[in-house]
Amino acid sequence: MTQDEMKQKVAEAALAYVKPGTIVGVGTGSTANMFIDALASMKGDIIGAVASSEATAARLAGHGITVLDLNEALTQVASLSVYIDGADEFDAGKNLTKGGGGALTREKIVAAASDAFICIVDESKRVDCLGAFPLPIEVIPMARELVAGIARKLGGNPVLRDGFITDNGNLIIDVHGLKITDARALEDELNSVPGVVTNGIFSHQGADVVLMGTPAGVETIR
Ligand SMILES: O=C(CO)[C@H](O)[C@H](O)COP(=O)(O)O
Repeated sequence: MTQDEMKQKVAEAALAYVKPGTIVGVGTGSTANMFIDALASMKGDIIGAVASSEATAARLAGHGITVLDLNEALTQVASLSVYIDGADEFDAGKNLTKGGGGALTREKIVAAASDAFICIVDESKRVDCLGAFPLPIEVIPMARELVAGIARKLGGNPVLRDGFITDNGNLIIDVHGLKITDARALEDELNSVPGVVTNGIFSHQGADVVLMGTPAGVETIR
């Protein structure tokens, strides 16, 4: 089975977590895109969806799925029922690294507004230790060199994502070479630096369930 076929299987399996009559949070990336395409079959059953990026909003709208702004949604419901998104890596504690697509800040906000985070990945995303995938940090442009210097002190090699501007108008620094042994501590440490909007460690907003695609089928990790 190809990687795309495994992604397709988990995207379809995630539909089981979509409750009729609710608002669904939707992530960003190739696996999330497959979920959006599958969600189109349920568009009449849900109130609508909150998107974690402009690209996701456009894809949802393209299928005729109602797209709600998060603030608008939270005037209708106390929380979103579920957030469904991919990840760049996940570990045994269901901590994630995300942001390969640069949408980490909105992804973290929508995840925080949701009752449960269902993470949809193929088996290549499972790691013993987070950090092999460069860790994205969204930074306000003025703080670029400050944050890069701190990333170096932490043992990483910061690389500015060339020509990339986030949906929030900020920069992404990808930090290579980190060995993330304490995801929660590093998430907090990086987020305490002035000018950091957020970093791609999702420990506070880790997954509740990981649906992992394997050649043998979809494995549910709780
Ligand atoms: O965090 C993300 C985007 O910001 C994605 O979830 C992550 O990059 C995984 O993407 P894909 O499903 O294409 O492998």
